[in-house]
Amino acid sequence: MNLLSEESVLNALRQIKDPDLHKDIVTLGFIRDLRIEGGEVSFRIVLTTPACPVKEQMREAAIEAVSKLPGVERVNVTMDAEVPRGRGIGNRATLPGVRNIIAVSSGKGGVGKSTVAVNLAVALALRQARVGLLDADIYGPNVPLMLGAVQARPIIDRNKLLPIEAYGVRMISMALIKPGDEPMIVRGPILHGLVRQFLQDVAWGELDYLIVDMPPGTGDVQLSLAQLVPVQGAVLVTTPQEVSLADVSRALRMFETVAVPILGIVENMSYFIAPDTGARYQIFGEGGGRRLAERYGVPFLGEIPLGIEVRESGDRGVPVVIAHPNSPQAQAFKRVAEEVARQVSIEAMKPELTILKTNA
Ligand SMILES: Nc1ncnc2c1ncn2[C@@H]1O[C@H](COP(=O)(O)OP(=O)(O)OP(=O)(O)O)[C@@H](O)[C@H]1O
Repeated sequence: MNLLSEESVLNALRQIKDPDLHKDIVTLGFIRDLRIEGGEVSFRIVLTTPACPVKEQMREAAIEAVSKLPGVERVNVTMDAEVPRGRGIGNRATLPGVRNIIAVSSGKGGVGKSTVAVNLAVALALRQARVGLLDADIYGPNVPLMLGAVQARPIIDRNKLLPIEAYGVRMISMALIKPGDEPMIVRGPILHGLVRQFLQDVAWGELDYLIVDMPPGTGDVQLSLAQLVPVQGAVLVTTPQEVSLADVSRALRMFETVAVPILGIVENMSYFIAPDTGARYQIFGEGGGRRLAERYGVPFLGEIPLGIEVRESGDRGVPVVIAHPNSPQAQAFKRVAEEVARQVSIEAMKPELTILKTNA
């Protein structure tokens, strides 16, 4: 007699909890396509992020739990990911096909915000996520340069602008539409229209993440973005010596005012590793980003070391995660990408009740 039933397999799998979502993987709906054929049990585990750091542990735990059941001879587990759709906020129209919009922002200029946005986007695409990158830094759009796509010109198809594809990322930038060195001088209402067009008149297609490289500081573009679409969260980039706490706290407050959750703080240019000796130098001091995160009670997403490769790769149009995938900088960007994806899924899976509370 075969004692194996779907119910017993699911019960065994209920022992496994998602460490971030604090529920078991059956309740969370992660188990799909469960099949029992004789002593062979097969199923898929569908996680909420393609860059899940505990993926392997979860697979092993699942195999172990099910193998213990009487009658089980073989367990086949396929790991998969389905990024949850971020919640809509108020009456802001969602972009069809775009699951999560993530703003990459900074308190002040020059901290490496665009470098972080580009490497974050490419690192997520390397994990098979469908990623878009909107360069909304209208005054200094340098994303195309960093992606080696300055010469590209987007074409219009059925009234929509087709994004340029680079390193698996679909990208649009003001620099592609209005090339040249003259600065953009635009006032609030026109800016609002531009941001709206970048969102709605671009054929983004199906995206797990749309990363938006914001202009530095707090201004009209930030407000427009938050008013036009539900932004799943903001990533704030700082340097360790970002002395101006005021800038950072202004940025945090602004996102709070427009009901955009803070996914966390990334500290860029954290330390320098001498390529010849491997010695580590804390050029700008230590731990500033982490302290800021603690102070404001938001997640710390990681630190990116300074490295000549980062700047050179940026200038050459090949992001460091592609050009030097094993460098400490690339590894750090990949860890930050995992952490961002993790925070996005935590935000997206938060119970409705908390959402109502934040909106109240
Ligand atoms: N970790 C790093 N190591 C070395 N160079 C870096 C690092 N991060 C950024 N840079 C370099 O610093 C410069 C500024 O970076 P980036 O353009 O990304 O900053 P930003 O904050 O987006 O600037 P802006 O505010 O002007 O838009 C670039 O030349 C970039 O290559």
